[in-house]
Amino acid sequence: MTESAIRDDLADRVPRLVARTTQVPDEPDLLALLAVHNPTAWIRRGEGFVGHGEAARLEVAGPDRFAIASRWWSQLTAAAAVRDDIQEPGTGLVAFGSFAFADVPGHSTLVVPEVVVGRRAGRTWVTTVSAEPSLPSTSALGRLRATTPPCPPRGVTFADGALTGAGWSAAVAEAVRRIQAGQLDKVVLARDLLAVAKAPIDLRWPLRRLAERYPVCWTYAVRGLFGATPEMLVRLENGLVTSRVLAGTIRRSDDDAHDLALAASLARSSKDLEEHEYAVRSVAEALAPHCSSINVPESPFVLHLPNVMHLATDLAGVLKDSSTSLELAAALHPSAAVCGTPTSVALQVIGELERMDRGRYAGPVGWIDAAGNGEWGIALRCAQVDDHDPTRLRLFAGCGIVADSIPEAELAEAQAKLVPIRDALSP
Ligand SMILES: C=C(O[C@@H]1C=C(C(=O)O)C=C[C@H]1O)C(=O)O
Repeated sequence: MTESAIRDDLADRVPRLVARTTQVPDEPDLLALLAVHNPTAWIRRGEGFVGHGEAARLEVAGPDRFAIASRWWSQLTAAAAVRDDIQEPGTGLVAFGSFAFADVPGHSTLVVPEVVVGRRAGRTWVTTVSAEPSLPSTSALGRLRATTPPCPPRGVTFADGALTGAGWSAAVAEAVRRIQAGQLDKVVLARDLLAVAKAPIDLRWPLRRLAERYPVCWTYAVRGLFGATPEMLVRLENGLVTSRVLAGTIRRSDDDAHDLALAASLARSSKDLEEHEYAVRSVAEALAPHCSSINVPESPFVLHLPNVMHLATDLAGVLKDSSTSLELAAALHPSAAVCGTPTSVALQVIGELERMDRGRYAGPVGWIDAAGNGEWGIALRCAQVDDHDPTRLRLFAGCGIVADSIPEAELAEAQAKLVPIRDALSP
């Protein structure tokens, strides 16, 4: 679809919203304000957002999903009447999004909640959004506190998804064969697990667990996709672009001293450094056209999470064009951290060997404000609630495969990456 066709198509679908942002007494526990039904969340170290309800929503699919969503957001913000007492990144109108990994199949979404509570640097605000003049925000905050505590999940059982462990290891072996034959350099292969619960999951439970146990990660929930990701695809704040690239993983032991030795071996592992280099290069190359300068550290650091350690690189640049955070995310997706190198061959191999639809797993997830500021993580370490049956979920994890990957070790790594979300689904 051409840009102008997209514009014409959207013009009459964009609601005229009225939004009001006011500062409220500081609310250090955002998690206590999570919605009981279909919560929206983006939280790290007690800061971020929770959203309730939907004042507007876009559902979109296909290769133009990012362009259509960007156009919708710029039209919606242009048409809105906003009174914003704070005027900082994340105040005023904010949309939360989650995008499909693949062009086809998969659905992507942008949601503008009716009420957003935001918190940053010890300051809390409430934004109310409606098609009518909104209620004063402070009264909205009182109404958000749930009257019931989160319900622990009941009787969750896990089963293989598209492939058994052995079947997935065989897919990894086939990927290694193709890499060694020179068809591609790196591919990220993922697998899914199915979880079935005795009753619909109260997402407030796993979200609090994830946020408390993985404070270094961004805990998110957008239309039934939830998790805690350690990887920041791109953040844009007042012209400063940053990205945290991860690739290269080692499982943790229960012994701190041994973990230090493992971290040192990860930092020297040529297999992991190679895998990491592909991922960093893909992000730096995609950001280059949009930034006047980019700082790319020469070597990665080791990011310690409770279950695994990753090689990590933080990139920073200065935006030189008018791209929004969502447009930058679109330019970066799919990075070699979740797809491979070269991208087109890796996508083909993923489609052929994984035997599943990734849905919104490994796609950008995050938020954008009216000025284009925002944060887009990669939807990793997550579960997707079934649209038709809230007792069923799919869990995902993947691993970067390079020439000397060992299938059994990759399977063990994928299991380790599933630990946070599996634990969050236990009582
Ligand atoms: C694909 C995932 O993780 C990605 C792959 C990594 C790796 O292979 O070392 C590390 C972090 C992520 O970029 C996942 O968690 O599902």
